[in-house]
Amino acid sequence: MDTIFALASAQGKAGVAVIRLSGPQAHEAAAVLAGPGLKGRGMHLRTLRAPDGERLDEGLVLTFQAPASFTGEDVAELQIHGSTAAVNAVLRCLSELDGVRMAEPGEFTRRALENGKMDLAQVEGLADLIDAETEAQRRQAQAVLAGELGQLAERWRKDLIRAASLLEAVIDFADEEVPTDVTPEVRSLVSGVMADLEREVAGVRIAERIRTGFEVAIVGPPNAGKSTLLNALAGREAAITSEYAGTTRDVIEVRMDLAGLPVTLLDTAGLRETSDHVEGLGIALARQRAESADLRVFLAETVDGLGIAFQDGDIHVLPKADLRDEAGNAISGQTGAGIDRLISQISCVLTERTTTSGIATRERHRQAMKKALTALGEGLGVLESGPDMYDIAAEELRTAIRALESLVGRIDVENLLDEIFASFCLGK
Ligand SMILES: Nc1nc2c(ncn2[C@@H]2O[C@H](COP(=O)(O)OP(=O)(O)OP(=O)(O)O)[C@@H](O)[C@H]2O)c(=O)[nH]1
Ligand SMILES: [K+]
Ligand SMILES: [Mg+2]
Repeated sequence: MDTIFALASAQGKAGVAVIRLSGPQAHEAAAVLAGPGLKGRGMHLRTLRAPDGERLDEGLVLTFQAPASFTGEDVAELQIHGSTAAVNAVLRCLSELDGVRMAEPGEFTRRALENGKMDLAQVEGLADLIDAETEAQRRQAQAVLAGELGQLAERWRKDLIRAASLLEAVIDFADEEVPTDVTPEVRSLVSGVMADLEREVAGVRIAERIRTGFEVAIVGPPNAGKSTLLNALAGREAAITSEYAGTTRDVIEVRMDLAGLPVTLLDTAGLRETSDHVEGLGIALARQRAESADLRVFLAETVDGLGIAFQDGDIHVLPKADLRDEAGNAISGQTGAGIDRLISQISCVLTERTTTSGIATRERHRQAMKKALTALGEGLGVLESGPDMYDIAAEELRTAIRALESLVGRIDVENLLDEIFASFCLGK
């Protein structure tokens, strides 16, 4: 097994940079630079020197001993000054050592997975945590990283194994008198798991939104002040505004943290009948993106007649509050009137939806759970046909168990690993 190293902190100037080494020679390699006496677990303030004796930097050397480390291997971390030149000098010295090489993206985490320090879902949670920009994303990633999906899957697995073994017991005693009818217990175990799975499957869509962001489209007639509103919400001039009706044509996207939720705001073309070909294309695109968004903010006198359905949870506000006698439900991107109220309305609607999210967060999870659900449904079905069919029912349960095992990477995951680790940055 190679010993690998990489800069674990971000590139560029910083107070401190962390270079991580993992593998059988991690302590030895660190000692080449930092001097001997780094055995076991500990922290040492050392001067780091090149093999020719030249001083590279001073820093802290942390050592962890297998298996008590992030990767499960011997690990050393060099905390040095966050200087590009100092970091490069240390990396260069390490790369010249025999049996030591630069890590590939995600390779530290991959070793942690291989050494049983994390399950596959936790690896996904870690990737999500590193990408997390908002509170909702952080909380969701932490739940997965803490192993909650693995614990849930383990509970389901136990219940299904018990159900399958009840059936198998009956099969084994096929020629004898079976003391009790096992079907009530099997049915209750399987239905319990199915109810959990159905809830989790339904929650994945929202969990994915928390991961990738909710889309909120601003729609209305031309010159309602949609682009001005977008700019006010974004806090910058993201879209062109002008007194000419039909200014916006492409969909303008602005990503923002809206009260802790990741939101992509869409500014769209003003909706009206037009003979201008290009404006017409913009309007068609506006309708299409608005329909598929999670939420629409109608900035218009009325929500009718715009050619976009007003859906459950959508928000209607009146344009140009400053030009009205009665501000009421009106808003103004220009004066800022009503903006805070709009933000809290949007976040209320979206936050309410996040309560249905479960612990599973990805399409991969959804597919595995769907597969298990289908098999369990089949299993329950054939159970009704009596003991002759118990072996088929048990086989369906085993199919479901295997599908659930893939959630945490017990089986069938080799082909997934490259895909998952490709999204990792170097040094993770
Ligand atoms: N008085 C007043 N004028 C506004 C307000 N918001 C925008 N305007 C003006 O209204 C005109 C249109 O604003 P835009 O933000 O370009 O409107 P839009 O809805 O994006 O227009 P299109 O992209 O053409 O559909 C501009 O001259 C703005 O300065 C407002 O709240 N009050
Ligand atoms: K305009
Ligand atoms: Mg506009």
